[in-house]
Amino acid sequence: MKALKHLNKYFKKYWLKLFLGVLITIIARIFSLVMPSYVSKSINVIEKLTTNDIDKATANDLLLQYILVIIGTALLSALFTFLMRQTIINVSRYIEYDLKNEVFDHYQILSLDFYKRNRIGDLMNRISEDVTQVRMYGGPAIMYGMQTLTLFVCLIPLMFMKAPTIAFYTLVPLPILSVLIYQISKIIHKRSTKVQEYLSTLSTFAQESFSGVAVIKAYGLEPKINADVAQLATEGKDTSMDLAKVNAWFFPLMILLIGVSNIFVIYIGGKQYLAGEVSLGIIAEFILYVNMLTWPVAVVGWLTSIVQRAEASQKRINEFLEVTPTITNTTTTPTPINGKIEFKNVSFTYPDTGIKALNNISFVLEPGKTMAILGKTGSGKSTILDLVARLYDVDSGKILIDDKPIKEINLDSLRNSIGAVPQDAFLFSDTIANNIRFGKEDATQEEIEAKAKQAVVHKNIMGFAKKYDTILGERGITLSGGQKQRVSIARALIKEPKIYLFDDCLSAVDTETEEKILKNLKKAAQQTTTLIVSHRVSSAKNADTIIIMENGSIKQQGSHNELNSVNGYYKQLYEDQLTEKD
Ligand SMILES: Nc1ncnc2c1ncn2[C@@H]1O[C@H](COP(=O)(O)OP(=O)(O)OP(=O)(O)O)[C@@H](O)[C@H]1O
Repeated sequence: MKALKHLNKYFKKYWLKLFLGVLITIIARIFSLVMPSYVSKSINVIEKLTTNDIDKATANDLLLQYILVIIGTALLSALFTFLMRQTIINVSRYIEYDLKNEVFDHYQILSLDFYKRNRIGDLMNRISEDVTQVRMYGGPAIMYGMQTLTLFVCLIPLMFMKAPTIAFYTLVPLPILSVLIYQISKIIHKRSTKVQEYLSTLSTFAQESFSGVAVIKAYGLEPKINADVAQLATEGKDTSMDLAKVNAWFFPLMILLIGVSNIFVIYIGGKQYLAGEVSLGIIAEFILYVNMLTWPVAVVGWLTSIVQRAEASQKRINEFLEVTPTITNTTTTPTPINGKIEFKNVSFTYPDTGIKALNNISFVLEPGKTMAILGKTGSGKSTILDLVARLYDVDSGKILIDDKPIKEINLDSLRNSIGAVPQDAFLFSDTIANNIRFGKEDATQEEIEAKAKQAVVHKNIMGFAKKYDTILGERGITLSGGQKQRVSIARALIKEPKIYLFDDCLSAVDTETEEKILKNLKKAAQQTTTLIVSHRVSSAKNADTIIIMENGSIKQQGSHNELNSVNGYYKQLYEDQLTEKD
């Protein structure tokens, strides 16, 4: 129960609703207890009528009275049961809502390394499946727990008061039922976890097969994929059958034990009736009690397993909630950003892989200037951009923004001043306009179109039937690689930031379009410090400075003319790409 303590703050928040819910539960139970004794009374009246101890008219009056009481209390019990669900189950929904928001908000503040360490499926599972398990504790467990407790406290003394011997024999099988249900619930839990795991494997497999359908078709892999699915389906069928088998025991067992209790009532009650110790009505009353008690007793076993599951789930949720972001904001006061970037002997090793991506890097980039970063793949180019956005903190050396250590700069101010276009442009399943607007929430249609024109994607967009309202992604059309890159560029441009970080974002556009975009960028980015990572000299040659990266170090540094006048990587690349172009 240690992990579930986390929920206490929510119980405190909703204490009034919970208190009302508990009160209503007690009232609903008390009303439901009236019915059996009036059934008993009615049977006694009928018995007296048959033995002529009472006249017909009085019997009619009494029976009508009792029936009205039974109907009235049943209606009241139903009304309060409805209210009980409306309060307690609603509280559990509020708690579920709050907890999901808490987990999601926490996910948002966690640094990139957290997402590298954990699988997306796991993050999704904890916020959906695990929170659902915890909700069962916050709502149904409390509701059924209270219901059972009230029933036990009121009914068991009442039964012993009315007929102690029958009460004793009736109650004997019930704890056995509770233990059995607990054991079955445990097995059901284990097997349903297996089914859940299987379902998640199947959906991951299906998702990958659908996403990779082009590769599957190109390689003629359909028969293999079909065979894999068939095998997965067989495993799935077996696990589901295992679950169905144990599920099938649940109700027969309950019915068996109710039957045993009923036999006891009839046998012991019958004997006592013959001995004149109890009335016929008491036997009927006890049979009703047995039926009223069966579900709550079974619930005790079920509740135990719900609480165990909730505890396990909350523990998993807490594990993530306890993770602290590695990158934190050190100041709450906004820092104005001008755009000067300086790296002083910066070295950086990725903590998860231990790969040393940067080794003693130094450069200064004045505000409004452009620097191109070239070099072979894996040489550390993207890492430089990630460090400017402070997605990671450096191991040694210093990064200064406007001559101030990056750690002392307000993180929100820094990130708000950056317009980044990552290597693999990510667009949301939304309209093109909204994808661009992501860079500036209140952007007008005119602004969006102006930036799309600068990114040389406006014409493409106008070619779609719904133009800027075209939906992208799973629900809509798929853009080509180059179109995606240009929409992402428009998104960065609309932000009008102080620093642009372009990570190889023109790799999928032809050189002619590249040239147009670069020209537009030059105009748009006159006041903006720009870092362009590229594999093409054409993207780099107009930059104020170019650095050539090799194995995490700067191999060459200078302007196009400077680098082109000495033998080295840059000159070679320039000549190779010129020949390619020709
Ligand atoms: N998130 C990460 N976690 C661990 N290692 C990483 C991560 N990102 C990059 N690396 C490693 O760091 C090194 C530098 O990577 P980086 O992405 O900066 O290279 P790059 O020059 O941008 O390459 P490319 O031109 O292929 O994009 C590589 O060896 C890479 O494997």
